[in-house]
Amino acid sequence: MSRLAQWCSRVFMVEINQKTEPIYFALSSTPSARNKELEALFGSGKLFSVHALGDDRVQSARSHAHLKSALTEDLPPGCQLLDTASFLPDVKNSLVRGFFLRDNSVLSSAERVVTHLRQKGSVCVFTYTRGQNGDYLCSDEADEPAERERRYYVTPAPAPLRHPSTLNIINSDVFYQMKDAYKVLQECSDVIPESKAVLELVEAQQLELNSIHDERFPVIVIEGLDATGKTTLTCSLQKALGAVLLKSPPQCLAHLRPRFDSEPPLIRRAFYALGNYITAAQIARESSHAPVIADRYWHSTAAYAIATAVSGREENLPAVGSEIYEWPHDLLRPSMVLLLSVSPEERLRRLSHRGLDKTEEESQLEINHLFRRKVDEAYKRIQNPACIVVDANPSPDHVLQQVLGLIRNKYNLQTPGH
Ligand SMILES: Nc1ncnc2c1ncn2[C@@H]1O[C@H](COP(=O)(O)OP(=O)(O)O)[C@@H](O)[C@H]1O
Ligand SMILES: Nc1ccn([C@H]2C[C@H](O)[C@@H](COP(=O)(O)OP(=O)(O)O)O2)c(=O)n1
Repeated sequence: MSRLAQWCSRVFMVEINQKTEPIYFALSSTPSARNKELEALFGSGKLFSVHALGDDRVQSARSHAHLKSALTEDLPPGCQLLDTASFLPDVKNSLVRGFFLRDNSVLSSAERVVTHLRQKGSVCVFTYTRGQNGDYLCSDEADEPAERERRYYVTPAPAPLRHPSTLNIINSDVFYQMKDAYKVLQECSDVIPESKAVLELVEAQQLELNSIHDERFPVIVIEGLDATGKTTLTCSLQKALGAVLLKSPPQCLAHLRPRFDSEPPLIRRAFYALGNYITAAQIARESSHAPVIADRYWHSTAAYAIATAVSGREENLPAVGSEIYEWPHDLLRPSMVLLLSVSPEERLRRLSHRGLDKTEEESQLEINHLFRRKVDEAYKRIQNPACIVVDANPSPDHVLQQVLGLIRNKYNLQTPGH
């Protein structure tokens, strides 16, 4: 079967604008009626779809990221790059990400870029043209000569029940047991030698964890978007409660973080997932003699990962109660998770006052209201334990008193010196 024929079983999703509904279509051997949405997608110029190919999941994820930067850099004026995904409707793990390249340039410049990519190999390119009857036809110019003659029609497809970008989250973006995240870093240890250091740290903590008894003091996690006041509050809580302050990712991974932040989601999220297991071992150790305050933990890992993976609007997130929001069964559960919530205006005011360098993701947060809404909503949907939302707009002392009230209510903890 030709490569193109294989893609005929799949549905394509293209998002022209993340705020609007995506366009869904399939490839078929029979023509279809004219369709306004498809006309809007195809326009009058030439169109190409490009997918990276890879032998395994690490290579595929990295090839996709490289393809994106190559296309973004080489794209001539008049051309437009659109994110696309092909999938089998409602079938888990069937999503393949790629791009559409719309060429409305006078010189058909995208063709040169695409030809160059084809020559380099490791990409799958299809060409879309307008037929005489106004149909859109798809062909694979790199296929066997006999197959090259074969054309498929582009036909509209219905929207699936589950948004396609939720299909691959489990074990690609969010990991529900340590061994799954561990395996990802094992698989990339040849291309990212730093992975070995992470795996060794996890191993060392796990060995130690076996000799630690059940926790006795409360473990309180403080969550929230950047600049919601986590650092300020966790330091105050540490003093007020005589607590031990921990972070996820833990300090021992801080020097490796920039390396993994530059990798595609599969690898980056596996790194953060493992960071939580190292922090968990530290929590288990410290909570035997004092209350523990943790600045970020699994809620952050899952909420950012889900919000990045799910494209478009908040409505595309997996529904409340989905297995995606479940806590990993092998990760130490905190006693309480508090989510600091501030208005978008107050958060921006704090960010601008701080004037520090922001991570790329945080800069994106600033301009990407949609993304921030998704992170916030994903935080709130995570279960067992769910988070308690705290209004963090008031002054630092007011927020501290509010949180101390919540903690004391539950645990009857004394403030040192009281
Ligand atoms: N309750 C608050 N009211 C006003 N400003 C605050 C408050 N809490 C923190 N800030 C200020 O906002 C900025 C971000 O706070 P920070 O604690 O570093 O947030 P995070 O750790 O969540 O990124 C800092 O400049 C801090 O001084
Ligand atoms: N436990 C954690 C902590 C952070 N992350 C990820 C989620 C986001 O991509 C970034 C946010 O971290 P960032 O450095 O911006 O946060 P702080 O400013 O340190 O509060 O890290 C995670 O996945 N798991």
